[in-house]
Amino acid sequence: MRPYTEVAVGILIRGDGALLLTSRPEGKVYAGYWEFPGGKLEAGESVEQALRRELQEEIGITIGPAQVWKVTEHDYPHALVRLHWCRVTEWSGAFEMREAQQMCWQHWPVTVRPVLPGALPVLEWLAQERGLAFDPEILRNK
Ligand SMILES: Nc1nc2c([nH]c(=O)n2[C@@H]2O[C@H](COP(=O)(O)OP(=O)(O)OP(=O)(O)O)[C@@H](O)[C@H]2O)c(=O)[nH]1
Repeated sequence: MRPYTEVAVGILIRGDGALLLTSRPEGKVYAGYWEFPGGKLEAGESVEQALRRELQEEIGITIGPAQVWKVTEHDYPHALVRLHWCRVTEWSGAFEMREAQQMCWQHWPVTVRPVLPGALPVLEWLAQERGLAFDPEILRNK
């Protein structure tokens, strides 16, 4: 069996309900695709620790408490990933894109695209919570 790559992902939700999406940097697989910020767990790290480290390293903020909300899996050609989704509503520090990514606060409907396929189920749940109609398919392509 292919081993799972464990990934911690942050759903940062601003007071006005906007969600933070970031673009994948050049040189990574799926470069230019929009995603929620996060990254792979290192040995011995909890999901919360990995998320705190990744968000510090990649976007320059320090997050408050983060608990896992959902866990999803996605089978990419490059990896079989298990995504641990954490909702984050408290953070400090100024956003600074340290990997030359772009960031974008998104209200509904989400307008950036393409979005990483592994992030689509979570967007669907978030839309459902708000009672919004949402077709993830339109976010798959440019
Ligand atoms: N950060 C993030 N990763 C996601 C999302 N959805 C999704 O399928 N993934 C997958 O999870 C994996 C995350 O790995 P990554 O390459 O971003 O992590 P990293 O920054 O630790 O990578 P590195 O080893 O290049 O430093 C990728 O395979 C990516 O395709 C998402 O919304 N956010």
